[in-house]
Amino acid sequence: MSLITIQNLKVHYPIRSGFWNRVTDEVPAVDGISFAIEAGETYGLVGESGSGKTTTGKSVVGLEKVTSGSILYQGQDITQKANRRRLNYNRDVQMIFQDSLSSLNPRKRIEDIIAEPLRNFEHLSKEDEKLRVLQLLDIVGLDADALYKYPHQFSGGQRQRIGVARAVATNPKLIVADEPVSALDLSVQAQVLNFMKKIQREFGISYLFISHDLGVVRHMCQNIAIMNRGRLVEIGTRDDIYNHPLHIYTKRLLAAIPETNVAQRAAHRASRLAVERIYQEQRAKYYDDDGKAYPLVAVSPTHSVALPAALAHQLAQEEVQREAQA
Ligand SMILES: Nc1ncnc2c1ncn2[C@@H]1O[C@H](COP(=O)(O)OP(=O)(O)OP(=O)(O)O)[C@@H](O)[C@H]1O
Repeated sequence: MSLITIQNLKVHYPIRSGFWNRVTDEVPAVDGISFAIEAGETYGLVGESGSGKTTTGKSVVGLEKVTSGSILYQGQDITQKANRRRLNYNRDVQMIFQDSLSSLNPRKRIEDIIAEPLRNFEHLSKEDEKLRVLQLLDIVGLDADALYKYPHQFSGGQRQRIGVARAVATNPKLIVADEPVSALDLSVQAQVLNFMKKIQREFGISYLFISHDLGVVRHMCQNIAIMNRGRLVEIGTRDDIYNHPLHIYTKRLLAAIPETNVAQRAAHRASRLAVERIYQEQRAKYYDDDGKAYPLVAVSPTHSVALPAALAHQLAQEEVQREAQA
């Protein structure tokens, strides 16, 4: 059984207008997505701004009201509050956010911030709680004098470590990491990502790793879902997505990864322009008449793409031939 199974999840936000503030329309932020996260893995959820990633992450944590569909944990649907309570779900699933400054209470000392989930779920004695907080600070590589400081007294990278210490305090099974390094400098990004991997090995946790950047996700994730306007357009292993992308949206995201090797820059620019040309000329082929992604079609046991079945299989076949010729 997968750790988490998301089935046909929809989250539609109401739009209200007029004098009576009536619901006149809705934003289909998440519009029928399905995927599963296995124990111990890092699952990537990638898409441009506004594609519905954060809404998905918040739904998984139980912070967002779900319109329809289910999120199964230990075979129970945790979109139901009673199931969340019975399974201790709020202890087992934690979240870390992009903006560590606003997600950590500025008026609380680090000791109290990290101890908060312990106070909610573990009910330790004062001494044991302090020992545990010190242990957590040590795990995330911060000195004991951090206990009495406030969030603004740390750098962005250090604050992200504090967010991770708080998230792992209750030994969770899953951490939803929403753009955890997007606000950090490149050098600090690498430190935090490596440190998240270390924590994962030590605690055996899974991550739902949310990012707009396929460059970052490559270093972290074994399986990846690509999200576009509330729907999934492609799901696959790292190899499927990076070496054999089929949907034009995935190809555009890949082409947007900056090329760091100067010698490769001209070739990279040419391939980015080629992808953009295909997108402009053939866009209609990849989306339905309403401009939405098609349902996913499996082209291999690990790889699915949101295209009409015949086109999906044709593109997958062309990809096999291209690889054979390469
Ligand atoms: N509370 C809300 N009420 C109404 N619409 C919302 C609300 N929250 C998000 N949305 C809309 O839902 C869509 C998806 O938003 P979401 O934040 O999930 O996207 P995202 O992919 O995480 O984007 P970003 O990377 O910019 O955070 C967007 O169109 C957004 O404007």
